[in-house]
Amino acid sequence: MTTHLSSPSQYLDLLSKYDTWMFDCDGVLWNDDHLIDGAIEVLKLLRTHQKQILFVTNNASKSRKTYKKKFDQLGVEAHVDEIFGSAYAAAVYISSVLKLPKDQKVYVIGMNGLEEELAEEGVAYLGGTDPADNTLSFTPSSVFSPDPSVSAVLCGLDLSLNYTKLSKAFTYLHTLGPKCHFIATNLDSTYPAKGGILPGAGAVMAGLRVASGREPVCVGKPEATMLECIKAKHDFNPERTIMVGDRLNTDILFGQRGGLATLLVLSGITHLEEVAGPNPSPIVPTYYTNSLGDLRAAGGSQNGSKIGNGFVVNGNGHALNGNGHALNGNGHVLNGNGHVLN
Ligand SMILES: O=C(O)[C@H](O)[C@H](O)COP(=O)(O)O
Ligand SMILES: [Mg+2]
Repeated sequence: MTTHLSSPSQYLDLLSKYDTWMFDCDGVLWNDDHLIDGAIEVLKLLRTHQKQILFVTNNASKSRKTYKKKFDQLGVEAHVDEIFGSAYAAAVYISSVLKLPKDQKVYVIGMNGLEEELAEEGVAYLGGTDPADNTLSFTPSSVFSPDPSVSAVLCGLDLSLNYTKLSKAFTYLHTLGPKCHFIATNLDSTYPAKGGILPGAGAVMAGLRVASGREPVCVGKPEATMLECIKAKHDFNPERTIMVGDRLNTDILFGQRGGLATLLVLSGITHLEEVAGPNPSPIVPTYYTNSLGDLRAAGGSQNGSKIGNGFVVNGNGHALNGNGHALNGNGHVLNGNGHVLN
């Protein structure tokens, strides 16, 4: 059973219940470079209340350092050690779990972010953004000599996916068989762009899965590798932690598997019918609300600003009722001195 959050007292209650807040990024904080309305205010509110904030994204196009630049450009306070991406999780998995020997290499389908995180972990790689592989001139007669030091294929979101990369990755998986590790940063079928959705990393991977007949090990949400990466760097109490996400089969499942509470926002991938329609998804979030900006009702908005569900907040951060009276966390009307009247 999920709870639809809509009243200021519910948002205040949420604020008091959780000390650690994990945020998915695409569809929760932003869509591409467009910030979700109210996201900055809500993150500020949480920091004002000394909440621990972590960002947990499956988008492997950027490294943690590059994400930090994006946060800065968008005016959102964030610190590199708060950011966990699936590119980072993949690099840690290859270096610390697989313990790939230093003389072996990874063939990459992916972008700069993936390469940067591999380099940071001391993992050697081929492919990726190498201009030699970013060509559309591949023909079946081209002779491809596999590099004998490759023993893993890593695939993530790649906006320059082409037949050359697909063929090379396939050749390693096919010719080496189980001797070649097959790793996916994440398997999201789509991601939210401004004004719609686009094919995600799972779609990029689909050709490779079909051709090789193999299933990759996924390190991103909802899998445990990502949570292990976070646990290795931060202490948190799962009972007082909430995962905020826009996708049920990654973010919400990730939170549930980790024993966390979950808050689904409807500003990205998931539609209302999937949680509240006649045939809802079997993955049920603890709570859902329209957008992260709704949490401004818990008290962080500027005087007179409107929140997603139509409430207006005064200068003290109290939500106002229809008559303009301030309400406390339990929905009781307050007088000018902050005393409960009813
Ligand atoms: O395909 C992808 O890589 C994902 O759909 C997407 O970028 C996920 O990012 P998140 O919502 O986890 O921030
Ligand atoms: Mg998302």
